[in-house]
Amino acid sequence: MNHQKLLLIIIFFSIILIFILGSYLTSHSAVTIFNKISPSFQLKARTEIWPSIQNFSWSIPKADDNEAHDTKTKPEAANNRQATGLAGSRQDSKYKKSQKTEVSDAQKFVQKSHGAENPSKKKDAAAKEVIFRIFANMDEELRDQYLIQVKKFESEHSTQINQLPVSMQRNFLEKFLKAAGYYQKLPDVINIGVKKSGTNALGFFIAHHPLISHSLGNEVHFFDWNYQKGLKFYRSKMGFTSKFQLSFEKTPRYFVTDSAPANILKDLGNSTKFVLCFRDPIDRLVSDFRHETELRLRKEWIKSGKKKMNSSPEKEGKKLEKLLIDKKGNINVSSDFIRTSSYSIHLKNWLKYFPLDNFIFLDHDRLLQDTFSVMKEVESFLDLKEFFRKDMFYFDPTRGGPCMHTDGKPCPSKSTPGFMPKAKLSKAVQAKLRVYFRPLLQELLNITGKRFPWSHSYL
Ligand SMILES: Nc1ncnc2c1ncn2[C@@H]1O[C@H](COP(=O)(O)OS(=O)(=O)O)[C@@H](OP(=O)(O)O)[C@H]1O
Repeated sequence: MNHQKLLLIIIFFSIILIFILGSYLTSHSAVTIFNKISPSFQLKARTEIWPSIQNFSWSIPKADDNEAHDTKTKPEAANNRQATGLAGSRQDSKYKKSQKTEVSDAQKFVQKSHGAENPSKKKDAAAKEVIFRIFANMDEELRDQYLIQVKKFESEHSTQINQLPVSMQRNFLEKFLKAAGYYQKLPDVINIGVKKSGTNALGFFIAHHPLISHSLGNEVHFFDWNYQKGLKFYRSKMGFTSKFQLSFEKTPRYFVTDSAPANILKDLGNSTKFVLCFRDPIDRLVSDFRHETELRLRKEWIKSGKKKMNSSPEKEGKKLEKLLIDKKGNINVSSDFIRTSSYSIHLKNWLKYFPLDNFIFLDHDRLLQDTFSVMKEVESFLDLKEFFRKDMFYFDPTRGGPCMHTDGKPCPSKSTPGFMPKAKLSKAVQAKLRVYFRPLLQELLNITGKRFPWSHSYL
């Protein structure tokens, strides 16, 4: 073989080698390197690079491929644009995620702007609400990318996305998210309670972390009320989550639902983590009683068309005492108010299925007074990259709770409107309750090793 031939063979094999190496580097190795960099950078990089997004395409399906809602009028279409957040002012978020749009507001918004008298309108309103929630959950960069795709689609098809049926708009958004690597994931973390212990505020703050993906609704209620609907239903309620994020939901009623831990273990596995917030058990039940009273009154007012309210802390106190104490003067242990505050009883049930390490035990009073430290604890419990800073939080005296400095909605929604006075319990009943809760709180202390700021008045 002469020198020239040998050189040609070497060049040929070198080209093949470079080609193989090149394609390996741009696929496998790139992913490996990508996975080694910090999660928040990954998150940013994904939203900036998104190779798959470049190829995203969505063609308008035939009318009968979708639920038929083809009779859309122009004003409705304009409302859709608002519902998707595409109209005019896009909320810019200082802290990345624009989770500030709360579900209750989303519901109000949707009901107000669309009405929901007939079933097809109701269905549309529901689809719009889902779009609205998904949109509210999206990161700033993700939204920007989405809007680019919307523009591209609109110019390619000479149409406006908001003039398509709502189900198609939802389909477009979901397909985009999937192409970007976001999918609806069953939860990794659940805030399981306790009711009236600051769970709303906690969920609101946790959701601001860029590596947390909050469920689409405020409370999903799968393992208590909707279990028979199956995991497909549950998944459909979860937020769109990238592989770098943890999927999160909160439903305080899970804590007191006896079947919940066994079903969670079966369906989500033993690595599920639980956020649990406790509160002084008497304060908690007083708050719970007001919450339930207000819910009942609202229903009665809607039914009767009359708004009656004549009460005082003492009157409410008497009503609550009747529920807490039975005719013989003993604690009514079957009352839900007592039951929910009997923390150790429920926790023991959960610990039959999950180890203690899967739980973080937080405190309502500390959440209110030192929100930052509590959020740092949560961050480290979930192994999240550091995000929360002290200057992000402030106490709002008019709300009586912590809020966050954001350009969007800064405060968690009030879980109770608070139009009724809080019940004032007599000293005698309070003393009885303290005696009842003492051994239960001692048990809680023994299990968790945690002494809460209010424990000293019981132990
Ligand atoms: N920022 C902010 N705004 C309003 N409320 C706040 C906030 N932070 C904590 N809290 C406390 O949360 C209590 C309600 O608890 P939950 O959110 O767990 O209630 S619920 O179970 O979801 O209905 C609520 O209890 P009550 O005010 O006694 O009703 C508050 O003490």
